[in-house]
Amino acid sequence: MPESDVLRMPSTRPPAARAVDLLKVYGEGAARVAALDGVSLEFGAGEFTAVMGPSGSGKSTLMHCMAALDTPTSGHVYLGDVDLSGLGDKALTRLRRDRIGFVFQAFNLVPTLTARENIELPLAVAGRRPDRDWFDAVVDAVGLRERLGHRPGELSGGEQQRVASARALVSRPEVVFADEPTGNLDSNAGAEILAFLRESVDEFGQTIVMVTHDASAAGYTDRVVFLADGHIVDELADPTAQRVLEKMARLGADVGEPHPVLGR
Ligand SMILES: Nc1ncnc2c1ncn2[C@@H]1O[C@H](COP(=O)(O)OP(=O)(O)OP(=O)(O)O)[C@@H](O)[C@H]1O
Repeated sequence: MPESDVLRMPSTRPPAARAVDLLKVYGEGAARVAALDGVSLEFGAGEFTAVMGPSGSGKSTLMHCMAALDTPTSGHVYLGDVDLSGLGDKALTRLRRDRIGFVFQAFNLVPTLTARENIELPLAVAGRRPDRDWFDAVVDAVGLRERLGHRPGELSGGEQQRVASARALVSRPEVVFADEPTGNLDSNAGAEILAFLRESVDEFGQTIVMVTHDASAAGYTDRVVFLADGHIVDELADPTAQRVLEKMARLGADVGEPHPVLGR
């Protein structure tokens, strides 16, 4: 699909984030790798988007550039109307803290803090008071009410990821970026996290971008964007796990690999 079609495709609402002609180059000479090679795309507000592609296709690099954790070699990233390339370090730190939520594969919780304190941490760092109603809504949505006094070591992997997901949402960020959030979980715990992310999109209008290797995880989203070799090579609206698997097989046949998205 030509890139102009990719740019036109998403929802009628203005995008929550977008990339324009992103290039990210690592190394020089023979070691030069273009991890992103002219990527343009939009993430619609209130949409749940999956980013898939083989190992090394540029998914994490895209996510990190979009989330202001890394800077592209050239091109522009916009969060709402704000061009990140125009911001200095302090403004970027503030933007990450106030406008973006993160969920990582390794839950990244503070071991000495309780679940409640972990969830409230981004607000505490920002000097903001939690909105009690919103805090309660998020905690109830992840089903953590009875676990708020526990420390991460006293929680299962699935519960820890639910704490991390609640932490990402509690500051009402414009976009939540989730990097393989179910990668360390068994399928039941993974399904709970995905159901929560889905619910936060449907109930709260949250915008979520999720990197995943898992077709069933992608089946929870509104749209899947496929990367290969630093390019967007395809996308799928209203995906089901089955349609994602079929698309993966077709893309794999095109590039002569059996499992382009699973990749490993
Ligand atoms: N810091 C770095 N220095 C040099 N090359 C890098 C660096 N980070 C990533 N790359 C290269 O950029 C390309 C894209 O990497 P990236 O991590 O974005 O891929 P990915 O799709 O997220 O892979 P995976 O599914 O394995 O996590 C790869 O070829 C990788 O080796």
